[in-house]
Amino acid sequence: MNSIIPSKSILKSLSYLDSTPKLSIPRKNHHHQSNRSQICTIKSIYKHESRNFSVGSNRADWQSSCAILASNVVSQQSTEKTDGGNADITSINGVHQTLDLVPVQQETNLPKPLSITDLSPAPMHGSQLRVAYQGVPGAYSEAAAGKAYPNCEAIPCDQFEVAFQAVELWIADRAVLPVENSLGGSIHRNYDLLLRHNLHIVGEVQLPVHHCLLVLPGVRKEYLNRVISHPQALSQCELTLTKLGLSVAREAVDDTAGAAEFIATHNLRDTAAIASARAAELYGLQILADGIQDDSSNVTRFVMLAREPIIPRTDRPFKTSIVFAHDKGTSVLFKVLSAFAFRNISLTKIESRPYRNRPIRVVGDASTGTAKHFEYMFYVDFEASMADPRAQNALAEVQEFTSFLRVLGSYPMDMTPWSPSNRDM
Ligand SMILES: O=C(O)C(=O)Cc1ccccc1
Repeated sequence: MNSIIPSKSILKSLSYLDSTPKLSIPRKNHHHQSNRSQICTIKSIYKHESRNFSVGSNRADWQSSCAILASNVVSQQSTEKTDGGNADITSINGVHQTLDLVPVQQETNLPKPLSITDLSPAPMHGSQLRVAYQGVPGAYSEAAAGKAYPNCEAIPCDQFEVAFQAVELWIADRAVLPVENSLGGSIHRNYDLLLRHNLHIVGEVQLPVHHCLLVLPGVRKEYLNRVISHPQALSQCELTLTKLGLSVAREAVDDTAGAAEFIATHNLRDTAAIASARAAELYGLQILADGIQDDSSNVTRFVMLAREPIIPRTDRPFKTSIVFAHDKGTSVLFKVLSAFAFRNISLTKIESRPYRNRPIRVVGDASTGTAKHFEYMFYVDFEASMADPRAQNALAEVQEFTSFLRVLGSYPMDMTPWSPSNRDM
């Protein structure tokens, strides 16, 4: 095996292992407890009693080790205006159609999504884990939060950017982020968000997604002249919609459950939403067609994000996610991939993302920063824990070939067996 001596920074990253209490995410529960009491509004968050969030110095060590491991890059900045990482309200059938989601408040006790103005630093909270997600109750991200953390308080946010900031400002403990789908592939904008923020991936869940076509009670297929949903949901159901004779306009909105809520709030009898059965229940809609995804094995992968990384372990399967870029050299990608191949480390994902116009601040040994433009960012997930010397050696080698390297997280793999008949949502 072509192994190299771990660098100082990697040795430092090992030092926390013996001295730090083991942290891990709670065991996953297949039966998502999706009752409303799990969800709290921002008001109720503020009511919680305070809690002492002390962070051990050894954990801080691990964090700084990760930073050192991430080559000489300590931070990255984007000069372009951040757009919140939200899905665009785009055209689906070639026609640009912006759906104006007027925030009409329903007579309901469902929590209102957080918005950017709600984000002032919060007092400490009670013991329940608070998980921020983008969307409104009934969204698949809420279900993913419930699967990862069965007794959590799921906190709806109106944008992904808000979910990230909720964690950064201690309003929430975790954020949940969909990153890829078995039909639609990677959700690129969310990968960009991972890079713009400094949160750590601490877990993943794979959620079988079961889409329903929802309408107001009494509405028939013939009345419909548009279908609205999250762009991923629209593309996952495209063939089935056509087979159902629904060659009507498609319009993209921020989240599936938000589409259902919009129909209910505006009493739209000519519009259907693609969303979960739970969204139908919450917003008083009727399920016109069930299981309308084009492929029955439709699974979305979500990652859980936290302010601190978890302690990687080797007693169960772990995955590690990294992002890197290079500005010189030949065959860099080949060399990086061989660092894993030589050590028999399987890759579960490799993704390139154009990054030409977005400088990253690269800081040298003297902490002097220079803004660098990279053509591409490469995202790689591999099946090994950062506590595994093979992964440490592989990354030390990757560091040699790259000018930017960041460990996004090392976390337990979601090993949940699932089948098309599993109906989580
Ligand atoms: O809009 C939602 O409900 C989400 O959580 C995003 C999403 C959309 C479609 C499939 C999986 C996740």
